[in-house]
Amino acid sequence: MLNFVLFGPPGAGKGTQSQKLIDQYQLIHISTGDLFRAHIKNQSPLGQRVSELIADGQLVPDEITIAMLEEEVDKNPGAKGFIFDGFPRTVPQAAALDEFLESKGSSIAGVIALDVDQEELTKRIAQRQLETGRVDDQADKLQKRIDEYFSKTIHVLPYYEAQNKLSKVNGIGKIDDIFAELCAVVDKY
Ligand SMILES: Nc1ncnc2c1ncn2[C@@H]1O[C@H](COP(=O)(O)OP(=O)(O)O)[C@@H](O)[C@H]1O
Repeated sequence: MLNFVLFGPPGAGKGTQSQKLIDQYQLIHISTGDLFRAHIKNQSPLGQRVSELIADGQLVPDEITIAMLEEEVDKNPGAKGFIFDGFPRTVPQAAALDEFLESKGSSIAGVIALDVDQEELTKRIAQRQLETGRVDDQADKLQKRIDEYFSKTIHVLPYYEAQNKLSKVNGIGKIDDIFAELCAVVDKY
């Protein structure tokens, strides 16, 4: 399996680029944010447990997130590989993912971090809030998500850097130009 993590702060463009990558490389896209939103929409027991946390801009506890992610991977036994988007967001999640993939004789091939500065992120998310009305895109909730990113998620980068798996790509510019840069990284594997 060829597995990649697409990494970046809220609004970095992970969803947009994941979609293009799975079309190009026939990989399965797993976005923990999308999975949580589907659970909330369907009012599943998991959705009911996490909806307040998510609306408030906080991270969902690792235990819940990891179990959901593993279940999703197991639903795709014949997959050529996965693009993980929005996961791992903490170092324990990254360690759990390594262990889980190893138990399947697989691993993370590479981690691509989309680099976007805070000013641009805030602008993009304000626009997205207008278009989708996502409650966690409202200014105060967004600030909490950005704080969660810089207090917890950012530490995932040195975790993968130590494994020599990290590549950084500039996430500002035309969508297709960013995509071309991502492909150049993926093609090395
Ligand atoms: N790996 C994760 N660990 C904990 N919480 C998560 C994770 N992935 C998603 N969430 C929850 O879902 C919310 C939305 O996720 P996502 O759509 O990926 O956001 P973003 O647009 O900020 O990248 C997060 O703010 C968080 O509450």
